[in-house]
Amino acid sequence: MWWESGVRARAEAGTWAVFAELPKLLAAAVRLSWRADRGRTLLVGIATVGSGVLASFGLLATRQVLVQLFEGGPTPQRVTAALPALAALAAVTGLRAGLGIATGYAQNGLTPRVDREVERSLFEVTTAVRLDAFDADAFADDMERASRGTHSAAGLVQGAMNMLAGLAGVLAVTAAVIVIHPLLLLALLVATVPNAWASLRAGHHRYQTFIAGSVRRRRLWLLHRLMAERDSATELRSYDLRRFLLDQYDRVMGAETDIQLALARRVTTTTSVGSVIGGLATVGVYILLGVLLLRGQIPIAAAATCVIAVQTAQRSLTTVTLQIDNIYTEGRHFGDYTGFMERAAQYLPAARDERPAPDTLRRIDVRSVALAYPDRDTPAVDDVTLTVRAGQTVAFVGENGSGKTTLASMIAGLRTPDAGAVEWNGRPLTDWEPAALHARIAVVTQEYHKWPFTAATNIAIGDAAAEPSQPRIETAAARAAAHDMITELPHGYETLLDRTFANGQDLSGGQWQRITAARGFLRTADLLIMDEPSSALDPRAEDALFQAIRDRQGRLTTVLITHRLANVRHADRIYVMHHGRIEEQGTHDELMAAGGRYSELFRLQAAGYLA
Ligand SMILES: Nc1ncnc2c1ncn2[C@@H]1O[C@H](COP(=O)(O)OP(=O)(O)OP(=O)(O)O)[C@@H](O)[C@H]1O
Repeated sequence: MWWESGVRARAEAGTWAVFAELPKLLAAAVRLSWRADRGRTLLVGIATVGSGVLASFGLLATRQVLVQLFEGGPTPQRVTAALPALAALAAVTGLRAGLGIATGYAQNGLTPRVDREVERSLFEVTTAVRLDAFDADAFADDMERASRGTHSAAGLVQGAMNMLAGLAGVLAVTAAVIVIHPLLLLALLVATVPNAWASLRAGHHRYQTFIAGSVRRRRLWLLHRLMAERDSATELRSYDLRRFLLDQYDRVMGAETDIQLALARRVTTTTSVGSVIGGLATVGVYILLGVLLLRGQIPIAAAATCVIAVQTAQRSLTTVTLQIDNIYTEGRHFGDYTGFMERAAQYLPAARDERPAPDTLRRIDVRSVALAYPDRDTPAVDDVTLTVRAGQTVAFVGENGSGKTTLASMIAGLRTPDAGAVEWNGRPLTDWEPAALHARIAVVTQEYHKWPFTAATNIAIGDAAAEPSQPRIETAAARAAAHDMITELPHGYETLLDRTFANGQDLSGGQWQRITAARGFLRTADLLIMDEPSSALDPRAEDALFQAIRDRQGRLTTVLITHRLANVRHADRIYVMHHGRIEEQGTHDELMAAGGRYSELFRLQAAGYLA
């Protein structure tokens, strides 16, 4: 599954590939953090470097303390001599602890800021891309992956910072060891590398096992849902599926447990091998130190400091290796996000703010427009030309798939034609300022969305910029035959229309459709486009809705799409579409007299009632 792509990439990548990618990922993390909060990023950077430098000083101070303690002479005298170095060590330790607190404070503040920065940028793009982006191959998938990627941003930044802190620790110890005795550097490497290698290998095993169990985990997840969700609860009981599902769970979970145990054995073996090699290497280092001591090549204090250095370096390296896997997987997901942001840019409308706002609608001219959806051989709309004058009600009718919705969406400015143009008062729609243009057009779509807000807000979003008053909302609801239905809800207009929240309610299909129509009526839009607004309405609600549409006639412009042909009799002009083209046009009487497709469809529908 795509949401496992980061883990899959890690499972398939060799160690060198992971290392090769790290600098790029670290740079991305630092850039991201910088964009989210410069102050905190600087603080973490300074604290990390400072902590590393202090770690070096700490080791040197430790050596100094040991030098004084191992000197000849009475103990009180030696302790007194060691006091300045001890004080320095205490100061360094205190300062490092302070820097640790500062880093923690800065990192905690960074995480939500990075989350917000990344998510906000994503939503800026997803809400602005043109509608045709959603027709493009894999765009929706791409967007979902990007959304997963936003959650990885904070993880990437945290991981990068922790890793840099670990690296600073390793470098600090290395620097101190070189100052004490260059040969000890070799000892340090020998004692730390085997464990680091084992830790990376164990991580690799874990990722491989995780990926191999992808299908099994999906099945488990499905079983969880089937056994514990409301949707399946009724059939589970009526067919007595309890034992059947529990057996399936036992089987899948049994396999999962075996695999986890096998993984535990593999990981233990790898880490044990690493520990044994690391342990032997450490013994070797101690022998080397002993030989150097016996030959008088290093003082005893330096040897003891080296022992401490080895332990410190091992701890820091463990942090580094743990973070490498983390950064790599999170970085992969974050790559989905950055990739999407680059690809989505081609769908963003051009920023041409100098465009004028359109004036009150006088006429709409559709000039030879055509539009083909991606991967479709035939155009959905093909060479359509028509004119709608202000105050007219025009209807698009025709069989399923004939291109009515596509044509209406081009008139609404939601889709751009591949050829031809739609003009508002003689100028192409693209010449007008988009927000001002959309403010003059209201669209009631066939595939309306059930917004998870209150009934009042569901209508109010028809004119969100104006924050409509309650009386305006109720007037719009009344025109769509929704007012009485809403007042009967448990909390009236304040009823939350989402079952997933406490006290939330759901509505029937027809009730939702009334609310959607009310949203369209809320604004006195110059142009109202209604696409199948009555498909789920009962006869009384349908009659009220079409009465409200007729009320606009002569004053405001309406484009109506419907299969209920009785409702288009009053339209000033009816366009009959077939295979993307206008096949007939005229008033109801003209089309009936012509005896073409419209009259055939009308008679067919009327026959059902007459019979
Ligand atoms: N997003 C899309 N991607 C690909 N093809 C599409 C898309 N939307 C519509 N189509 C195709 O374009 C053609 C016209 O569709 P459109 O929705 O405009 O028809 P319609 O006349 O409104 O149909 P209906 O009466 O069923 O609502 C159809 O062949 C349809 O399959």
